[in-house]
Amino acid sequence: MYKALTIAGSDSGGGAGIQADLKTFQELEVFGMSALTAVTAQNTLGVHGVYPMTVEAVSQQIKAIGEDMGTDAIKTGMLFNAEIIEAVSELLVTYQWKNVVVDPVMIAKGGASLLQQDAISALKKYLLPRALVITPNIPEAEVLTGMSIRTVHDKREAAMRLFDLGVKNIVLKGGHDEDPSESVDLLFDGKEFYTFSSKRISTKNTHGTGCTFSAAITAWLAKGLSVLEAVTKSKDFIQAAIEVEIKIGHGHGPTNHWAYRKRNKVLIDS
Ligand SMILES: Nc1ncnc2c1ncn2[C@@H]1O[C@H](COP(=O)(O)OP(=O)(O)OP(=O)(O)O)[C@@H](O)[C@H]1O
Ligand SMILES: Cc1ncc(CO)c(N)n1
Repeated sequence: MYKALTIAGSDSGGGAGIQADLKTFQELEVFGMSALTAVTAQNTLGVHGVYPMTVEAVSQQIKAIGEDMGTDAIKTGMLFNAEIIEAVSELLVTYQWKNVVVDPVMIAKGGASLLQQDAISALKKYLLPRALVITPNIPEAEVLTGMSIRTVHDKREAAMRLFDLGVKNIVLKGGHDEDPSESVDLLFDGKEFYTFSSKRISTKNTHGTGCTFSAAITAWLAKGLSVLEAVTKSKDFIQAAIEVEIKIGHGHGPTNHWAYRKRNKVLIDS
């Protein structure tokens, strides 16, 4: 039995956040657990409200899991403020959790802020040095590195700067790239660069792509795969989830979390 914990915000619309993470864990036959950092009132059209949990509530949820069930891998998503980031970082040390995937969620697709501005430095100082993998999109990597990212050379430079902050593996996602034909993600492990390219799908239903992709990486790490293997499989998972479209809501709809399983019935067990 493999277990994974997500520490993230709730998306009432079910496409991103905790909901996307738990659905992805379930699809990959990993037992999913959660610690909520905030509740968002959200649908495919946007974020209508953000209601953060107290730092005590977040810590108590994580401790409840740490003291009883344990976990094989963890992912963090929306953390909202510096206090929560510091508490989560300390608990990662307390329980010596090593398979830590940090998705540095900052802004929802419609522009709503999911991380307070003054929490960026806490993220860099406390959480990133404890991450096995970080999965920023291009705007998030720009904020974390203070550089603008346009070219392949920029992407490599940004990944190296993030490595210097103590992150062991950087997955720089290409969803926000200008390239109309491909969506290219870059992995840097401190030595080598690996490129993961897929056909860019023309769709507006990309709500929660980042959450789903990093949750899949977390699930496969929980099952004992290497970072390279986990990222390779997760790229296929997210490609299927975007490609096999489901149409829900009037705006940016969710991805299809069961598409990969239906397509690859036998491939889930690594
Ligand atoms: N239109 C697309 N076609 C194919 N792959 C895509 C597309 N959009 C995003 N992806 C892939 O989805 C994954 C997530 O990338 P993206 O940059 O969109 O994350 P994100 O901005 O954090 O997502 P979100 O904020 O919606 O959760 C990456 O593997 C990326 O290559
Ligand atoms: C709760 C939550 N976490 C993450 C994202 C980013 O997609 C979102 N829109 N909502």
